Amino acid sequence: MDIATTFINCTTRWGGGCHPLNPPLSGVITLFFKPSTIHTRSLSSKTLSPLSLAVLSTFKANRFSRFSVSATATTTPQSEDSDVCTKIPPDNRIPATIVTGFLGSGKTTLLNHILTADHGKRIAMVFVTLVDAKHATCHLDEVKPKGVVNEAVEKIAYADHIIVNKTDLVGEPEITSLVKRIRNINGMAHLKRTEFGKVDLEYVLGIGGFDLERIESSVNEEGAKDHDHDHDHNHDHDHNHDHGHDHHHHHHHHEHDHKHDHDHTHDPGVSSVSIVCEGSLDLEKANMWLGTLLLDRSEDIYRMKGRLSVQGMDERFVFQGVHDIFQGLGRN
Ligand SMILES: Nc1nc2c(ncn2[C@@H]2O[C@H](COP(=O)(O)OP(=O)(O)OP(=O)(O)O)[C@@H](O)[C@H]2O)c(=O)[nH]1
Repeated sequence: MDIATTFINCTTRWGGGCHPLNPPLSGVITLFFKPSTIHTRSLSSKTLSPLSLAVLSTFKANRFSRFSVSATATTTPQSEDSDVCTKIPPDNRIPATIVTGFLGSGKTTLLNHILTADHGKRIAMVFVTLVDAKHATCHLDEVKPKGVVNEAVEKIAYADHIIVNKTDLVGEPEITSLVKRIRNINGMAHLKRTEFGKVDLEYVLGIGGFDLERIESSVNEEGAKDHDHDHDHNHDHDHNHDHGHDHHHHHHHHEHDHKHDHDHTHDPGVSSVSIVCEGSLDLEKANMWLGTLLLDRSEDIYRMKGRLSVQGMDERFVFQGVHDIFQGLGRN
């Protein structure tokens, strides 16, 4: 089907109504793309990591910000007659699971599954790494400049639990090859394949900690394979690694018994553009522009989300996409 036609006519609903688009805005589009390949009228743009979507995606931030938090504080029960000396202090630690993943890999879909499933748990913070079975390989293949980390590789390397999602969109040979690739980066993580994030909840909730040394060496090995880039290792210093991009949610600071420094920069080839216009759009022109953009450049567009006011339409048109996969609908 012609994308230019599907743009306005598409009636697909977001899965489970999971994309609350409020507060109402009109004519807002956010794209994450390789800036060198798209020439567009951008009212504001800044360089971001492809994992930083939540910063700009105000559309869903109200309900599913990048880190969804609630608590399952576990308090150890104590008998009434326990002696003071034998009392075990209450364990007030809050179990936390972290869900990460590339743009559009299915984090929200997974969270929806967790939040709507009947598991009897009071959900804690939810976090795990999702891999988009259809698009991950091209992101893993991207060769970065020296010293620039490949975000997709890094996310896989850091994961304890990996969910290869969207397996419905590719064949078994592609999945097998992707899993092999993932295993080369991180042979220790648990791995499951899913469609629409439908994974056993025990798999994503209540997971233990991770092994930072393993992660660091996987990231470094994968980077060295591609373009012989080194990180300086100095095992007598604090381990700080600073990520050279200008937003706050992807920052690590770790300290260990033995420590090392390294600085690396996230991919400057990935940027975001927000287009905000007042008034209503001409349907035909909007169709043509977005349709042509997707036909020509979908490979470079990691993620797009938008809300449009179209002349003659009472409803607002909201849409989102991952590369060439595009969904939209009219909303009051
Ligand atoms: N075919 C298919 N589509 C999926 C699957 N999982 C998620 N999707 C779709 O992929 C799109 C992106 O899913 P989200 O859950 O919003 O992804 P996300 O990782 O939260 O995206 P960001 O907003 O970029 O962080 C949506 O249109 C989902 O319906 C899947 O297993 N198969």
